[in-house]
Amino acid sequence: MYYVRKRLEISAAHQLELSYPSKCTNLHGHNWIITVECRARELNADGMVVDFTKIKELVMDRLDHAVINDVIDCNPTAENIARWIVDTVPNCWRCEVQESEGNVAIYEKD
Ligand SMILES: Nc1nc2c(c(=O)[nH]1)N=C([C@H](O)[C@H](O)COP(=O)(O)OP(=O)(O)OP(=O)(O)O)CN2
Ligand SMILES: [Zn+2]
Repeated sequence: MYYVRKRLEISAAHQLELSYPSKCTNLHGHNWIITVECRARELNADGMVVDFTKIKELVMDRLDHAVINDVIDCNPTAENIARWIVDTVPNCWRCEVQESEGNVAIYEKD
C-alpha cells in the first residue's frame, strides 16, 4: 500500500448550529491545521497516489478564507469538515482537522 500525507493551514470562518447555547453559534474564525491522508494499492499512470497539488486545489482553494457554512452542506464542525474532505479528495481515507492546539477531530473510513 502507498500512502501520502498533505498538511494544510486554512484560515476560515464558520458558525455552528447547536442544540444548546454556545459562543460557537456566532460567526467566528480559526486557523485550522488539516492533515489529509490518501492511500492506494497501485500508483496511477503518473506514479502517484494523488497529486499533492490536486489535494491543495480541492481543499485549500475551496475552504481558505471562506465561510465554511457556504461550502459544505452540513453543520461545519471539525468532524464534518474532516468527513467532507475524505469524501472530496480522491483516495482519501483519513483526515485530521485541528481547530486549536487542544482540539482535533478525525474522520477515518472503515
Ligand atoms: N466536537 C466538537 N466540539 C466543538 C467544535 C467542533 O467542531 N467539534 N467546535 C467548536 C467551535 O468551533 C469553537 O470555536 C471552539 O472553540 P474553542 O474556544 O477553541 O474551544 P474550547 O471552548 O474547547 O476552548 P479551549 O480554550 O480551546 O479549550 C466547539 N466545540
Ligand atoms: Zn469554531
